[in-house]
Amino acid sequence: MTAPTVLQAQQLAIGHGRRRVAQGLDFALAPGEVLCLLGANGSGKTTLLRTLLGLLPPLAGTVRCGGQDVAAWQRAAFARHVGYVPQAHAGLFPFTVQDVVLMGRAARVGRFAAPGAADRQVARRCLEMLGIAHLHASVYTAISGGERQLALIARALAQEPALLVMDEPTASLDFGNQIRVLEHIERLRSGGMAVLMTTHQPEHALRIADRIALLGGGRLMAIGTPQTTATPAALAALYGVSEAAVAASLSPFLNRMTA
Ligand SMILES: Nc1ncnc2c1ncn2[C@@H]1O[C@H](COP(=O)(O)OP(=O)(O)OP(=O)(O)O)[C@@H](O)[C@H]1O
Repeated sequence: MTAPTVLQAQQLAIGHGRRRVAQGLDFALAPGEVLCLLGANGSGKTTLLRTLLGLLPPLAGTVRCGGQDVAAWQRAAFARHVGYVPQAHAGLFPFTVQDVVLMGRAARVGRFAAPGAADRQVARRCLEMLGIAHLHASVYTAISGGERQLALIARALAQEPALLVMDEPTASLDFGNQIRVLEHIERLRSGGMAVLMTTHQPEHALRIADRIALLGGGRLMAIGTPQTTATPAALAALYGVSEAAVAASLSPFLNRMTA
């Protein structure tokens, strides 16, 4: 019997229009697994996430989610199944933080139904989990970038998805909130949620990932356990710096892995 997969990419090519950013991407994600995607600026991490979410068409190959091609999903059903935390943006409309989080319930309550007391309770609980309940009545466009990031994570959690896709979830967070978000991802994994996240901080991947994928040179350079993929040599090649520089920056984390 093969292991169940939440998400599977096969011979996937990604890009914009006719411009290919990466190709030959093959990987799968199991329930309760955290996969961290590392890659230099412009290597295609966001393009890959958006393709996996059906927001960009694959240039070749397939993406299957819950056993079904992503393009074949009804968008409302997909939104119940998959939560997406994009990079925090400024936001255009002056919704309250609570309303932004309640939007995560929209796929569950139906297009024309108003969220009920139970939905408000879920939204409130998600705000509390992220430590921003005190911001519930604040206007989303008038809070800090880090607070917006936490609100977007709370919104995705309110969806109660099977798969959470996060684009640099700890960017713009202070040290304490970075730790809180990483701990939260670990709790979600214990609850059986699959998490696919990008990060520019390899030490975060070393801390929480079950597997790490390295995207560079238009392909997956490696995918596997942190011990086998995030080696100083591989990270040096990925980011175009010396192995000694990587070892100097990451040695406490690399030592912890081998301890
Ligand atoms: N809307 C777009 N139209 C055309 N090309 C794009 C578009 N968005 C991104 N690109 C290009 O695709 C490539 C990959 O970009 P992408 O944003 O996926 O990289 P990334 O790894 O997420 O980068 P970063 O770490 O800087 O966020 C880059 O060369 C970028 O210029």
